[in-house]
Amino acid sequence: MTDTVGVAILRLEHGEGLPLPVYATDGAAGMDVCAAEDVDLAPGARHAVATGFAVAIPQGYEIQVRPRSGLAFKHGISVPNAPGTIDSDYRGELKVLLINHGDESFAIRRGDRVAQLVLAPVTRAAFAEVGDLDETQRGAGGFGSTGGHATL
Ligand SMILES: O=c1ccn([C@H]2C[C@H](O)[C@@H](COP(=O)(O)OP(=O)(O)OP(=O)(O)O)O2)c(=O)[nH]1
Ligand SMILES: [Mg+2]
Repeated sequence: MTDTVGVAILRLEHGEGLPLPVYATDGAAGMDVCAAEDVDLAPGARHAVATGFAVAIPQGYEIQVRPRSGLAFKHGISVPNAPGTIDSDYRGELKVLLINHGDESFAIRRGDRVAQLVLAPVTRAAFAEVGDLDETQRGAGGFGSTGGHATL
């Protein structure tokens, strides 16, 4: 049994009758979240899908909105801002941004599980401005500097 963290959830009027986000299996990291509206997402189109609820996440945590791999693999439906960030002080409706990367229109129907929510701890940074940074093996190398592509 893993620890759980209480998260207050408020059902909005248009969320009536919908299941709350739920872990599909005992070991699931994400809770599947349903659409509260019907949307036909044309190829290339984006939409902020209503979920019909709002949350109050305890301070020190966030909720990440992540794509479902099945929708991504089968239909090209993804979350353009993945992982979407739900701040602990946000009290508006939780929305799921979706984009259709496929080549066919995709029908989202109220009650469809369109994304998954992951509750995650947040460590806040306290920046300390300095004149120099310590030296490292990597230095300023990045963006493929260590190789990894087959160069035939
Ligand atoms: O997928 C998402 C992403 C964000 N939000 C809500 C909750 C989040 O706390 C707020 C702000 O999100 P974010 O910080 O990513 O957006 P921003 O463009 O920086 O807007 P803001 O200036 O309001 O912070 O919008 C969602 O409902 N779904
Ligand atoms: Mg922001």
